[in-house]
Amino acid sequence: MASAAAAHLLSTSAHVAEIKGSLAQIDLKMQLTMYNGLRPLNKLDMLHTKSCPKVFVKHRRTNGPRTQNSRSSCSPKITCGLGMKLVFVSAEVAPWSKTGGLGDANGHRVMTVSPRYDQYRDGWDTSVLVELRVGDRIETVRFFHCYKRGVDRVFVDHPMFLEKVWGKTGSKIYGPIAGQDYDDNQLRFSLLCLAALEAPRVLNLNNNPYYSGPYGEDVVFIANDWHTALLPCYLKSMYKSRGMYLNAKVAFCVHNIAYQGRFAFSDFSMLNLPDQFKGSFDFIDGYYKPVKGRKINWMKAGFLESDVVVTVSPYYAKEITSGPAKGVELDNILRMRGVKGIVNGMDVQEWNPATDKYISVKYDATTVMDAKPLSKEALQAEVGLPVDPNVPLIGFIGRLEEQKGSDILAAAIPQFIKENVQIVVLGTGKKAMEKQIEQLEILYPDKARGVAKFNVPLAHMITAGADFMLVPSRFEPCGLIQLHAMRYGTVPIVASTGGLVDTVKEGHNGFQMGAFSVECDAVDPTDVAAVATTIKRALRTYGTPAMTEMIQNCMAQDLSWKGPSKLWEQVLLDLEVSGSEPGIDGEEINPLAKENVPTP
Ligand SMILES: Nc1ncnc2c1ncn2[C@@H]1O[C@H](COP(=O)(O)OP(=O)(O)O[C@H]2O[C@H](CO)[C@@H](O)[C@H](O)[C@H]2O)[C@@H](O)[C@H]1O
Ligand SMILES: OC[C@H]1O[C@H](O[C@H]2[C@H](O)[C@@H](O)[C@@H](O[C@H]3[C@H](O)[C@@H](O)[C@@H](O)O[C@@H]3CO)O[C@@H]2CO)[C@H](O)[C@@H](O)[C@@H]1O
Repeated sequence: MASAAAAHLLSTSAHVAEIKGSLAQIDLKMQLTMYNGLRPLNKLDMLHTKSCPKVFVKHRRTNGPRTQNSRSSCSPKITCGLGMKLVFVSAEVAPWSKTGGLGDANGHRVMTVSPRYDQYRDGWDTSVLVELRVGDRIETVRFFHCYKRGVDRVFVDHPMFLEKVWGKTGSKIYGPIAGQDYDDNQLRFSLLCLAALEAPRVLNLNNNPYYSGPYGEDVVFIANDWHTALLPCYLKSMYKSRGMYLNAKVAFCVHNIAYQGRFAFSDFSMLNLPDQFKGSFDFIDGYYKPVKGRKINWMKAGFLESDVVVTVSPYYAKEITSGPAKGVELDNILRMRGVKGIVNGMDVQEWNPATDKYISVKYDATTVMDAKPLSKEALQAEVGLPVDPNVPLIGFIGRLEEQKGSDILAAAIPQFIKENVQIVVLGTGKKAMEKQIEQLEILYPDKARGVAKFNVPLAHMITAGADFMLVPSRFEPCGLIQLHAMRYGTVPIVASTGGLVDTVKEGHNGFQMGAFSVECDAVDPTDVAAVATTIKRALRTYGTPAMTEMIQNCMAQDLSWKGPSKLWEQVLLDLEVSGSEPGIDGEEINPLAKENVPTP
């Protein structure tokens, strides 16, 4: 996330692991000093006042290979001017893929910064601590790090992240339950932004033989969603105003305009920003949560204070500038500001039918027609449906919120379930919607299953075993489900919105159902009918040459980050941060990028 070629927002739960040795050093003596974990102080640091971050390092008792810094201090160091220095900041970051695409393919130096929600097995303690003023308190964060697939992954350690989430990244990042936020989310994400601004300056990362030392100040930050909207503000108010980061720029990437970070206007004072920023946050809101009327709107400030705004598909860019309904009342700001749409790539390593560890029959485009029925049987057996490879099977995977239209699907099922068809629904989210999908088995024992769990192996089995993947979203900024499905030769049936329009072409690689109402309080009967009729239309192609051709068309596409990362590269180069150069297309700038560098 970077999503976004970008620090793409997803759960990091796959990386949750047991406590590692790095925590054992907690009682060691703290010293306000510089050693190989940090570069020497320069004049600009002296400009730091007490409101600026303080940086220090915890020394260790042993000289063993406890940190990547200590290990890499003897490796060859060639500081390389090629490419840009990119820092993706987000509340969530998927395993490697998003920045991986940009970093691996184009030879830029790439870091992601995200919270440390669990004791990640592969995240090593850098021993670098920074003191940051958050609200009216001084908080100390500690940086953890690992280097994977050519990307420096930095994790910000603080109790506001770890002690709240404890690895439950599928459900507890933003609040104790879906739909309920933590009271201190503004402080949590303020802390993330402040820490992210320090990371390129203070972390001496030497895992890549082509780059050494801190990233420095000539960087481009890619801020993702409302959680990172304070970053461009702090960059200006705390750094540029003191002669630091003078060349640095910020690209703001919106993954979902439905979540904007709207809070009481009086909360502006806890953000520690000068009054001149108030106008950028000022927002009149008819909605009552948390209070009706004048509010601060983090995303609005992110749009206004960044150097460029990007979103995750061209069609979504059009939608969110079209009017208040799809632009969720920020359409006017975006029209004024401009927004570029670049469709997301997908993680083609994690989602590869030829190597997928969660499916027993591996396949590719040449073997899909033989493998599909076997994968379907395995899926049917797994969820307890009658095992019959000749029954067309429809899958659904997604968060159970109005956005994803699982309620529209539930209403449509009676209208098509009498066909020769089975359906498997996987998702977590709102409790009422979880109950709704769990009812499916009772209502249609031989036809439908609903699994209300966050279950990665089952997500892979559905993607491989289903014939069709249904994506009935009211809105969908990009959508990954349909990309994953197509890579597995599973034909998508999608609502005509956002990235689903850009990536699924009717009759070629899927089926379009038309645009649905974005009114989330009700299920529109027209949309229900569209789901049922399009599913029946899709079922009629099952087993025909037209279907075989669609499967082949799906699998023939390059859905990786390769194409999108070139588009991202151009947007970021246009910011003209000094020293930025294009990467070398097609060349392996970083040979280590292919393999994960083992942690010591
Ligand atoms: N119960 C479950 N068990 C296991 N895995 C599950 C799961 N529920 C979901 N997943 C997985 O989570 C991912 C969700 O992808 P989406 O495109 O639906 O993203 P989401 O809407 O959450 O994010 C937002 O950001 C992304 C990235 O920019 C945009 O594509 C999207 O439109 C926007 O709404 C998929 O990899 C899926 O397999
Ligand atoms: O990957 C899914 C989405 O994850 C993020 O959205 C989260 C959002 O940023 C949080 O603020 C929170 O949203 C809650 C909202 O604040 C609250 O008022 C209420 O409406 O419930 C919302 C849902 O709980 O959680 C969201 C995740 O569920 C990310 O910002 C999006 O881009 C992703 O689409």
